[in-house]
Amino acid sequence: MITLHNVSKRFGSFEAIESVSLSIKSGEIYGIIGASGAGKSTLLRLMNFIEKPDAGDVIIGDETLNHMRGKRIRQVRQSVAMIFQGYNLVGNKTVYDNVAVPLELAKVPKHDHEERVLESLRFVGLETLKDQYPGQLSGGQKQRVAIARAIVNQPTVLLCDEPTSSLDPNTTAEVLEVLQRINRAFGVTIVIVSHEMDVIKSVCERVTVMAGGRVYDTVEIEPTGVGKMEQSAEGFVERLKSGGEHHDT
Ligand SMILES: Nc1ncnc2c1ncn2[C@@H]1O[C@H](COP(=O)(O)OP(=O)(O)OP(=O)(O)O)[C@@H](O)[C@H]1O
Repeated sequence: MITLHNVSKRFGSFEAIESVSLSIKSGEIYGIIGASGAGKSTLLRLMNFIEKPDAGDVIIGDETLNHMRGKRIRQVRQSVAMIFQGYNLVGNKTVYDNVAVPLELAKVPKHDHEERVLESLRFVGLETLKDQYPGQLSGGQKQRVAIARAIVNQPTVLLCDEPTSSLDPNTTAEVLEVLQRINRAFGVTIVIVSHEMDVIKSVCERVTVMAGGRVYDTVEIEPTGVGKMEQSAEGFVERLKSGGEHHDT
């Protein structure tokens, strides 16, 4: 579904991503963890071409993004939605209008907007808040609006950059539960970047550990389920180093 092949990315003379290769299967929930500055967000932004690689290939489905031009890149990027730690909602638009933004950008006919926006809001359990403004919502509600906006154009991939890092444990579980339902209901491939191992372990089937712009390892894990989140990233990485986790090579 998403393949990175020897991808590198520099910012000036600093090599943020060094020859990274990984392959994410269609329909899986995939985690990327690592310390601050390890290159996790850059890696995610390479997956929808917000950042362009200096070397290597980014392949979505069977199409190599860096061989595509203009309109086709925009089409493929529409199938890859993204949510962020800071939600990125438009403060002076209502919940409804925020969710409608991708439909406007994709030039979906106006008469289809209402049904699709309300369907997305219903899916995240926020239909009744459609006329509120972001400033009136809790953090968890804001992230669920961002998720509704991300799925309104029926993406095949959802990239999540620290989606729960600003949230308390209960709200974190709510947001992860919504992501898991999206994955199960629509088969959307989900990639979650987080520095919180308990978040990754609760829903992800495979996890790549990043360190210093490189892949340290990729391991298969048995998701513990939302609500049973207690393990620290440090403990996980230590066990990995001592050979205590099942490796997927
Ligand atoms: N646009 C940019 N210009 C210059 N340096 C950048 C840019 N984006 C990222 N970097 C640098 O690349 C490195 C990796 O950044 P990235 O945000 O991908 O790390 P991260 O693992 O997501 O860390 P964090 O969890 O702190 O966000 C960092 O050293 C960062 O300062």
